[in-house]
Amino acid sequence: MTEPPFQYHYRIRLHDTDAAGRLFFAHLFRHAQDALEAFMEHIGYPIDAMLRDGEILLPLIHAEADYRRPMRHGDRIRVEVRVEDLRRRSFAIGYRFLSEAGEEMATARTIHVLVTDEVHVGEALPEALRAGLEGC
Ligand SMILES: CC(C)(COP(=O)(O)OP(=O)(O)OC[C@H]1O[C@@H](n2cnc3c(N)ncnc32)[C@H](O)[C@@H]1OP(=O)(O)O)[C@@H](O)C(=O)NCCC(=O)NCCSC(=O)c1cc(O)c2ccccc2c1O
Repeated sequence: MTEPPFQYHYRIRLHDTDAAGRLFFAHLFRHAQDALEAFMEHIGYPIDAMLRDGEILLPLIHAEADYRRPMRHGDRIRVEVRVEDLRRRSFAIGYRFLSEAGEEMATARTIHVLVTDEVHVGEALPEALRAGLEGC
């Protein structure tokens, strides 16, 4: 049986919205990153520990989003986080942003690659990280 996706909840704040009262498009990525941080903690590979450790980083090399319904101040949003692709040294994360009623408001996708410093791509994702990602 397939495990249900990891879920992250947040509420649209006033400072998230534009002059038309809708979620400003760029802020979707801030919420996607917040969901990713919660997800990484959930799989036992928290980003803050990774940054402190300093051995590897997982910068974004690609980000995309589709905006299907306007999100407004006060809306409660549930984000489903899934690993959509897992390669030797990169992985893709998919995000579904859902309303309280379960309507799909937006989707996003980010691709992360393993680097060992500013410019060098790593050889292979650490086993503990791979194992965590494989389970999702
Ligand atoms: C990351 C780079 C140094 C890589 O440069 P390089 O030229 O060496 O890369 P390659 O061309 O060899 O590609 C490596 C690997 O990635 C695949 N790939 C590359 N581009 C794409 C793409 N657009 N889409 C899909 N896949 C792509 C390529 O096929 C290779 O995979 P293989 O499996 O085939 O080997 C260099 O690209 C770089 O420095 N880029 C800038 C990165 C950046 O500034 N990003 C934005 C800020 S980082 C950020 O926001 C961030 C977010 C997080 O969630 C983090 C989490 C944890 C730690 C850090 C985070 C973080 O910094």
